[in-house]
Amino acid sequence: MALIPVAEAQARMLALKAPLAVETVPLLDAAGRFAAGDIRARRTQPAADLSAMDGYAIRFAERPGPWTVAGESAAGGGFGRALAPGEAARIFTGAPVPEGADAILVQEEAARDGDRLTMAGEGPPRIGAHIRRRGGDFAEGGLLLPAGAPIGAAAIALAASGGHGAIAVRRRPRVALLSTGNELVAPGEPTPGALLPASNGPMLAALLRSDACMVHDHGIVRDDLDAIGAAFHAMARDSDIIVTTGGASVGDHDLVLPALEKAGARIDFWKVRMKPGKPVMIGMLGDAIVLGLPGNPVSAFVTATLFLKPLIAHLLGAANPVPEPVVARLAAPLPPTQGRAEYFRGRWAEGRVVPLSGQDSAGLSALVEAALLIVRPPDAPGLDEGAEVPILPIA
Ligand SMILES: Nc1nc2c(c(=O)[nH]1)N[C@H]1C(S)=C(S)[C@@H](COP(=O)(O)OP(=O)(O)OC[C@H]3O[C@@H](n4cnc5c(N)ncnc54)[C@H](O)[C@@H]3O)O[C@H]1N2
Ligand code: MOO
Repeated sequence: MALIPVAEAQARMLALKAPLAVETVPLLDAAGRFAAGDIRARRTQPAADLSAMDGYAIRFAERPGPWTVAGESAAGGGFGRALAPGEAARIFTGAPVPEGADAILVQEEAARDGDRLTMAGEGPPRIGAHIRRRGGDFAEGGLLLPAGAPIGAAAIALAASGGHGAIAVRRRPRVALLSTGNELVAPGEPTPGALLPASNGPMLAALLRSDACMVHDHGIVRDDLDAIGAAFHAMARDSDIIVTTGGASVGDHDLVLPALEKAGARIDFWKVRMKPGKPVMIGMLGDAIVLGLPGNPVSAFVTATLFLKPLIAHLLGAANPVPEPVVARLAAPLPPTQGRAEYFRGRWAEGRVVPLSGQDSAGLSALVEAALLIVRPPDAPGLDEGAEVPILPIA
């Protein structure tokens, strides 16, 4: 199979499966998911003209007073009638402005003696000062969040304010993780000889902590065709996404591809024009999408960032599941790239980006320093310090 470009690989992966079923959930359960349909306002906000400050509702033309304080308007209540000429209403932040009033005199600029009120400062600068107009945030029936919009903290507040106690989202994808390799032991276990702890499973599970998905780590399986096949059958029963790490390359013990084929999977592509992460493999096993990630920990991290996280967002119905790079300036030169797009791990230094000195796809001590990926196309020339580069922040 020929190496395919990253953007094409991402598009082909996302085309394999439509977003998951819609469910209506309480607001907080929607956090981290995406609106399944347009969310419209069921009410107008503010519902009335409201005071933005504690003070007095007055007629602007009557400055500097004196006024007679004729009553009060508190949040959740109201003045009860229109303001007559020469009258002021004591008012508090969030309280309805009485009809007839057109400005708020803040209490720091007011002098009050019994019911008698005068200005003791500049006063309101214009008609409408310190008044939040009815519908100034949104009006009933207006679009609050379009289908596919991310439901973050502000979106939850907006939906709540718009009268929604529950919203329609897609169900959370179920993600199964499997580490392959005879050399692997569970983290914390002894590592005699050339054995090593399987770090990819916990790394990927941690990487998905901020994604609205359910992760089941199926642990480690040996480089054995039947053992990997049995694990695939078990995972396919109750997963939307199956993620393997290791065994993706061409060695005699790289058995993920043959195991998948034996299990009846349809492989869509294998090998992407990227570094690290070239041997990434995508296919379908029954209804589940299979992502075969390389075993090298940095390659697994980068391919999970570029494929697994966007796939989860897509199944959740995200309008834009693939993160768009942003532009930053280099604080150090970058070498040219060869035939693959390169994702250099980098960090911030005084507002600019620096590639880390360690770029080995197995080097976790360097990866832990990384805050971003510097994205370089295939066959690109070297870049000088100060050049602009696209970057992707990483989790
Ligand atoms: N002849 C070729 N050899 C390799 C090629 C190639 O094109 N031709 N590609 C290289 C590239 S690029 C990568 S990336 C790796 C990917 O290899 P695999 O996906 O088959 O991974 P393994 O060989 O199983 O493991 C690689 C490396 O990672 C360690 N590993 C594996 N699983 C874990 C885990 N869960 N936690 C921590 N570390 C893990 C494993 O011990 C190996 O050291 O292939 C190149 N070879
Ligand atoms: O492409 Mo592999 O992922 O360099 O190490």
